[in-house]
Amino acid sequence: MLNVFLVHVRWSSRHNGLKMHKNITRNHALIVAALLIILVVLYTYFRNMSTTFTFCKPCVLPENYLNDLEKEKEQIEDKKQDEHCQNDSWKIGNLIIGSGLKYPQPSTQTGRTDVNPVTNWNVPLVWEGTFDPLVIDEIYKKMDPRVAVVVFAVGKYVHSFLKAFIETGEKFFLVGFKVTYYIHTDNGNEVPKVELGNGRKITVVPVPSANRWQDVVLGRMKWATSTIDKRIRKEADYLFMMDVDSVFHNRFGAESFSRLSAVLHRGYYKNTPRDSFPYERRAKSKAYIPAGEGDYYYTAAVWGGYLEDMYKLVKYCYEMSVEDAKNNIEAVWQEESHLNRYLLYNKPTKVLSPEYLWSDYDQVPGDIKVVRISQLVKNYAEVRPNGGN
Ligand SMILES: CC(=O)N[C@H]1[C@@H](OP(=O)(O)OP(=O)(O)OC[C@H]2O[C@@H](n3ccc(=O)[nH]c3=O)[C@H](O)[C@@H]2O)O[C@H](CO)[C@H](O)[C@@H]1O
Ligand SMILES: [Mn+2]
Repeated sequence: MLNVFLVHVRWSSRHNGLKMHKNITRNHALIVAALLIILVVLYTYFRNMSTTFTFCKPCVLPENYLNDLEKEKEQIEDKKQDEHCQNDSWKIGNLIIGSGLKYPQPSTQTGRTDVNPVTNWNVPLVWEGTFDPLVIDEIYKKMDPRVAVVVFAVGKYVHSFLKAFIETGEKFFLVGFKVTYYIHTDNGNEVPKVELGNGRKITVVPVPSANRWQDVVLGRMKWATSTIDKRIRKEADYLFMMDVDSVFHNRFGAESFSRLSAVLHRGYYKNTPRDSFPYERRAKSKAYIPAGEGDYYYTAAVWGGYLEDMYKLVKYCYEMSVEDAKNNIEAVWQEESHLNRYLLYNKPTKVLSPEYLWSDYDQVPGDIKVVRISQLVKNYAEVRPNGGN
């Protein structure tokens, strides 16, 4: 290398017409070469240092040191959370559709104008006519989520409602999707044999009987929390909680999917001022909502979302009801009251119109173009262990 260097110096000196070679002794050249080698070694060493020890960044900006550390901690937490979600759950993600599907061109000018199809936090409020079933199905079937439906049929509700619920569900509920009905019952022997579509099944989960219907209704939160923990988490990506005293009449499809979807209660969706919603109004209860607050009144008879988001909410309703019990209070509409409080301060990512739960008790008004599920008329005294409505 030294020789090459000397040759180079001589060559360039000659080339420039200078007689430098006379002034450059062999010793000078040696010193220059040694210096060069030291420089190269130092350069390589420091370059390695700066890539390996990235946490040295705050040393450069000491005033941001703590902030950066906090941020780094947050990023690690976020990453953990993401990994957790990726491992456990299906997510809506990209809305991919194949080429070749024929459907009417969507319009920016026409659509439902008699109802509001969007909330004031800018998520969809779903009505018939605000989506194209063909398009929605095409998108979501590709994702192929595993859907869990948690229903309770305790006491007389097994015999009175279960068969029609499942039979009509098979005709109209997420047809073509993977669905498992987790039937929580105190009478597994009476669970009807119903012919199920491909990829659909029934899982019976035993629960104890109860003397008060209030205990069944609220108990749903406790038992559902436990079933999700024990098995549903491993078996499903998406979860619906549903009342069993109802029948499907029309398509209930993938347009209902979102991180957290809630249904407007048919009784209060149109002209009810928020202060007349049947929210829990006693400050002693965890479900308390003060006057002057509220968006909508949601039913607890149909709600759904990503498994982990639903788990959090079901567990919340359970824990809040336990807190209330400790304080000798039961929320006015049991878990529905806790659900409404949660959804006021943690807005749902989709709101479903009362098409998604109507009732045979009520006439169908003009703005409800399709009744997808309807709650049956029931003789409360007959079907409930302690009567009452
Ligand atoms: C349409 C609507 O807003 N429904 C709500 C309303 O229900 P409902 O008045 O419709 O109450 P419900 O009698 O249907 O009870 C709710 C559900 O609990 C189960 N069950 C109940 C009693 C029983 O003996 N066995 C049994 O299995 C069954 O799945 C039933 O569908 O008020 C309840 C709380 O008070 C819940 O918030 C319901 O979601
Ligand atoms: Mn009901």
